[in-house]
Amino acid sequence: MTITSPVIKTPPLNSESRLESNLIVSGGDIEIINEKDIVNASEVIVILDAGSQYSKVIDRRVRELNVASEIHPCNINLLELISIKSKSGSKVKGIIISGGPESVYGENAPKFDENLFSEKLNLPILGICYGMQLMNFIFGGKVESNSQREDGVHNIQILQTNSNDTDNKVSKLFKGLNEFEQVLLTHGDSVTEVAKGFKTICTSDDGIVSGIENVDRNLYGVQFHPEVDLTTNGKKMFSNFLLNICGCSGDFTLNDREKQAITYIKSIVADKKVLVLVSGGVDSTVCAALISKAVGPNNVIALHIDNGFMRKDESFNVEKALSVLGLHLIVVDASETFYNSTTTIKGHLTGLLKETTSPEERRKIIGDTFMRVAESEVKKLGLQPEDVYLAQGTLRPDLIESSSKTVSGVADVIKTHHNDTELVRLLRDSGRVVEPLKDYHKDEVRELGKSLGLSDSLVWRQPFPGPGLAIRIICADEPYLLNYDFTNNVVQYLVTGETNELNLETKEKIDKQLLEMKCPRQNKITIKPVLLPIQTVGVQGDGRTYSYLLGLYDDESTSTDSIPWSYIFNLARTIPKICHNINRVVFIFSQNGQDKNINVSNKSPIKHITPTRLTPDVIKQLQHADSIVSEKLYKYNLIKSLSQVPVVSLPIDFGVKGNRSIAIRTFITNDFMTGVPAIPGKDISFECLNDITNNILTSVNGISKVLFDCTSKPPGTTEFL
Ligand SMILES: Nc1ncnc2c1ncn2[C@@H]1O[C@H](COP(=O)(O)OP(=O)(O)OP(=O)(O)O)[C@@H](O)[C@H]1O
Ligand SMILES: O=c1[nH]c(=O)c2[nH+]cn([C@@H]3O[C@H](COP(=O)(O)O)[C@@H](O)[C@H]3O)c2[nH]1
Ligand SMILES: NC(=O)CC[C@H](N)C(=O)O
Ligand SMILES: [Mg+2]
Repeated sequence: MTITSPVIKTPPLNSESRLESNLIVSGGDIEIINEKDIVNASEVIVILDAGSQYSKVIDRRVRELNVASEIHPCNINLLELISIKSKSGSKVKGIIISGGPESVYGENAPKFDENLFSEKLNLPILGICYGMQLMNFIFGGKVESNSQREDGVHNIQILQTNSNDTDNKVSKLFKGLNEFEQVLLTHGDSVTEVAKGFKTICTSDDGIVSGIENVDRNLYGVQFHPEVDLTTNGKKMFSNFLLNICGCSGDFTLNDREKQAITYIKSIVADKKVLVLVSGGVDSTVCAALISKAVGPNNVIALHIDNGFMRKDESFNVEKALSVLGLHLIVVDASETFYNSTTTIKGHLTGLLKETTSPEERRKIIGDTFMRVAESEVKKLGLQPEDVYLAQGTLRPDLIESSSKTVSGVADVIKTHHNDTELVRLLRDSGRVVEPLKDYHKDEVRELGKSLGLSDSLVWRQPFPGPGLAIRIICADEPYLLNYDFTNNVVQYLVTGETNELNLETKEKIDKQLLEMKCPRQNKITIKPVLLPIQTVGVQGDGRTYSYLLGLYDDESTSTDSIPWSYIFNLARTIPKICHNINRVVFIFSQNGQDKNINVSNKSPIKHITPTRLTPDVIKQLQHADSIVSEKLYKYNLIKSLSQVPVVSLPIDFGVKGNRSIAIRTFITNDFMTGVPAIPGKDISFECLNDITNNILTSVNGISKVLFDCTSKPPGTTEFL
């Protein structure tokens, strides 16, 4: 919580420029992150990876504009790289520095090559987020960790330049854009003093510098992320940078994806057998179809593992879905194996899965167990493990969020995806894992699925994570109460303007921030906050957060359509920016149904939970709630428009001993790297919401409340864990 004590971590400024900074190294290795990223094209853009969740998205955007790009570590020796490229007939036309989880003044800030900003190199550079902070810092400007974060969708205002030339009224980077543009910001550090030679080209709606340029040196920086979908005109900004600033011609074309994938599979597998892990989801079905096309169906064994955390009837539906591919499918029920499994993490044996509360530990146990079950099935077939390749439908976000070294050397682990645990990595290193979709995002895989002739109903299935309901049950033995009272008081004051517990200075600071963030307190509205004593996972400033869940409720309003949704979404955007230990905000429904006697306000503050582990009763309870939501999504025709709808079990009883609650996250996204919550009345009808809530409360035993997630990504992730 930085509301009372903003930490200014900037070291003293003792020179005009920090070109002598200890961030700079001379001659890093030419270490190629991913061989497939080496491209033969006449022009190339180099992306320096400072550990962003979105480096691979930058690469995708550049390629979509028909310009080739390569991702390299920040410390790559640039002159050597340029010389190698030029010998192969390729000219480096510009550099993009990505975002990253570190701070420019932090001990672990990634080092970069001494020539990056030198006149010797003299290339146009675009710094994104961390990249812009680095540029500003190195040229002597100030970067500070403010009390205010910006996480989520914001508006920036593009500033006019002094130029008399009507064509150059705004920065070249923003040519053809509107004065106000919607962008994604996710940062805790900010530029507080622009470096000499640079000027501000745009500011955020919170009044923070969100873009700088030094036209003479061809250096541009943006605090926001033009590469993600949530930045509406990001593509235009890239096009301005690549074509107008770097002078690229845009004549690079990608090979046909299907052909590329088949060539890749054949080159690895040759004439060996492939065991494809199929979940029935889009990715594994497309993966299985590609592998079958590449090596022939007779060489493919499809294995579906019921890990005990599937949706109701999921495994049955998978068999049906897979039958269209004409593959030999084996289905194993490994529920007991999974419940009782353990694994070793950094040399330590974990507890049994069914007794483990830590989400990361659970994820790691599950991923490793998938591999063990697969190996044992291979042996049962009388085959030698070393003669069989394992294929998985791993996508880019899985590897990025797990911080796989195949995509970045320095990204933070947001969450370990089950298909990228230690054991999976060992197998991958031994060359036995085939992942033809590892460079793609979900929307690209859907395109591929369509072109492979898969049915619409399969291509548009809602994604379901491999660890299944195991990562949708928040397990804990005790409530999480770190700094609970202070945080609860801050949110009480922030939302209602009432509390005697805070000093005047803190209150004034909150009032000021609310005004700056255009979220003035609405005194006539009866919305109240309650801090829930559990943690969920988020991604902020390219780093993992595991922080408080905040509930908002309105005990006086009983119908969904009379709830002031736009104010609630505004609060959901604003609160995590002020209270940095809250990364997710939910609305607590208060229906006329079964929960009418459970008044949230009587129970506030909530400092207890129902102790929860992955036990059969909790799994069954969630399966039931999840099946109700699935049925309603079909009924109201929302399968395509809501990208994914995690239904989550929370150990919050709201005063009824032994009860739990159910959270529903109706999430809209293309590539799952960023996204927004569905808005009631717009993206999901009030009728549907009422139907879901009433049904859960009346037919699922032991549920106190239904909660609706109002958080975008960032700061919250799609899944709660
Ligand atoms: N129950 C399962 N049995 C076998 N393999 C699985 C299972 N669950 C996941 N996998 C493997 O892990 C990969 C990643 O899972 P993920 O959920 O991301 O993809 P998917 O299930 O294929 O597609 P979707 O994202 O649409 O659910 C799958 O492609 C598949 O190879
Ligand atoms: O197969 C999977 N194994 C996993 O361990 C895993 N974790 C998250 N997901 C899915 O990834 C997408 C992005 O999720 P997050 O925003 O929560 O990170 C969403 O579609 C999530 O459902 C997983 N899929
Ligand atoms: N996304 C980013 O690059 C964030 C940069 C830095 N870690 C911050 O929080 O400000
Ligand atoms: Mg899945």
